[in-house]
Amino acid sequence: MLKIKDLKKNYGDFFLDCSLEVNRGQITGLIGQNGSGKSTTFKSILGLVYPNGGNITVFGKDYHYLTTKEKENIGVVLSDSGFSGYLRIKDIVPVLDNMYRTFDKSYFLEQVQKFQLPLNKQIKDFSTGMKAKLKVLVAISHDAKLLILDEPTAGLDVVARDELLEMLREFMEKDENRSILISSHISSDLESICDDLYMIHNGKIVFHEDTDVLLSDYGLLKVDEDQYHEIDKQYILRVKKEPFGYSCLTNQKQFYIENYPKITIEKGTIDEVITMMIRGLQK
Ligand SMILES: Nc1ncnc2c1ncn2[C@@H]1O[C@H](COP(=O)(O)OP(=O)(O)OP(=O)(O)O)[C@@H](O)[C@H]1O
Repeated sequence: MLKIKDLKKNYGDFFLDCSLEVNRGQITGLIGQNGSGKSTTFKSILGLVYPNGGNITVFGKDYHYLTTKEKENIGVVLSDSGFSGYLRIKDIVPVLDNMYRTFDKSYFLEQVQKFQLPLNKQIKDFSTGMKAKLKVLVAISHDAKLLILDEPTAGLDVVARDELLEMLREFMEKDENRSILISSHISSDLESICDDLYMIHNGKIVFHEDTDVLLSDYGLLKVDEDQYHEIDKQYILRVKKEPFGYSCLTNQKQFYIENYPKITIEKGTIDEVITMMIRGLQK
């Protein structure tokens, strides 16, 4: 569906070097802190940023060679884009109708009603949540095959985030060939909907794993000095010094549960795993 190979982009002392793939029928998440390179990656996919190197294919082609019809198959939410604040939803309906041959006006209006978005209010007077919902609604209302969503949940409260993620789940359920690339710095958002997760840090992909594997096989060993020296370290990915001894990240939790029953092994949240991948030392 989408393949990024060795994408390079330099901005002063920032160097992006990113490879990732989004497979058909899957939701892929890109997690990264502010300034890690998420938006630069998304804009490069859409031809809005000119890369210094690498290769990006969408539906098997370079974005610039996609036909208008193929481009209509992509639904986009970018953090710094949106409709003019002076427009109202009732003004943008005919625009969308003209822009996309596949625009599903009745679905769009149904969802507008469901999310209680005002038809007659200028978008500049919408709350952050209302603006975010509208952006996602536009992206999912023209039968896109691929959604590219840069931080669609930014600035939303928990309820609004859940509603938005529910919209995406429904979008995926309707057609098994659809895919989504979604970024966030809130890992719990992505954990609940993504099939696989990439972590970007300082422009580099530092981690990629299936969400199921991450949740089932990764763990944090909490060991004292003696236990640390005793354990087999072949499945330890990262180590961090702690007041009690060491935290050790493993991707083979079961191995340590079976062989070292006395050691405390915590499941580890995705945030903890990511923090260890970034800040922990390689053993
Ligand atoms: N047009 C630009 N000119 C110069 N530097 C840029 C430009 N766009 C991005 N950068 C720099 O590239 C780096 C990555 O920015 P990017 O917007 O891709 O990060 P991000 O992960 O999307 O962050 P955020 O979550 O804050 O939006 C930052 O250091 C940023 O200052």
